[in-house]
Amino acid sequence: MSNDPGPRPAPSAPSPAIHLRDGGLMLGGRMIFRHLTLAAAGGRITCLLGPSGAGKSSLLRLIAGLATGEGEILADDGQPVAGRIAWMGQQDLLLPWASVLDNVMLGAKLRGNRAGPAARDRALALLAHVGLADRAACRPDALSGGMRQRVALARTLFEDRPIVLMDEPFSALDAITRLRLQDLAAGLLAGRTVLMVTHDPMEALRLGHQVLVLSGRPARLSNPIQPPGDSPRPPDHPALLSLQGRLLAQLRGAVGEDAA
Ligand SMILES: Nc1ncnc2c1ncn2[C@@H]1O[C@H](COP(=O)(O)OP(=O)(O)OP(=O)(O)O)[C@@H](O)[C@H]1O
Repeated sequence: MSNDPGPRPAPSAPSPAIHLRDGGLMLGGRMIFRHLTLAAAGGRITCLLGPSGAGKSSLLRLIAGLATGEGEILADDGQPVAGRIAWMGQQDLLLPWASVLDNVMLGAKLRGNRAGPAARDRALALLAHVGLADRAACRPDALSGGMRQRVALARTLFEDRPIVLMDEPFSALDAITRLRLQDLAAGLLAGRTVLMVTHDPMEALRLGHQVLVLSGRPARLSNPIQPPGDSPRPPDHPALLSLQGRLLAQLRGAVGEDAA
């Protein structure tokens, strides 16, 4: 890791709260959810858990405008949400033939923008923040899974969007790499409105300012859990173990309900 990556990449625009009102989605002839309301606080991390198949990814895709359904997605600053969202998924989707640096700047290139010196400097600064400044010229296949996901995080931050939707971004990593990535992401995403899907209750409790569970058919959202303290919380934070027990019990009940 670089010793001095400089100041944190704060969002260049204020991060609004986002609200989904009366959300509904039908897939494969099944109503995944209907009349769903979700509020994600501005500049905060909201984590979404739930049994497999409950509709978490579909909900994220609806908010991103990648799925067609019902409902309104509103930002509390009155501006449209479209065009202000960055996406990070479980797969890093790095282009194997492009350098790490070019992968970070991919969004700009896809939009037809020339990557000038300012863009390159910004991408290099982000690579320094994720500890990969010395890998800028490498191809992705020379990197470990954790490094590749750090490049994906730098690429997400390069987009400099106030809203970041993350679909199980660290689930393919081993436990220790995942802990490190969680700490890194919480620091670098600070101030953005983040909605993160995860299967890991401890990840949700370490990172989330609020944690929601989606379950049932059609799916509903639980009342939020708001873990105490700042994100990222240490894994041995005294409150997290009892909250983890509560969440696991809630998820176990939810799996039974979904199987019913
Ligand atoms: N394009 C599609 N066409 C038909 N059905 C779909 C489609 N995409 C998802 N589904 C179904 O919708 C339901 C919700 O899927 P979704 O991937 O959103 O769940 P999830 O909670 O994210 O699950 P997981 O935790 O396993 O990723 C599942 O039953 C899935 O099979």
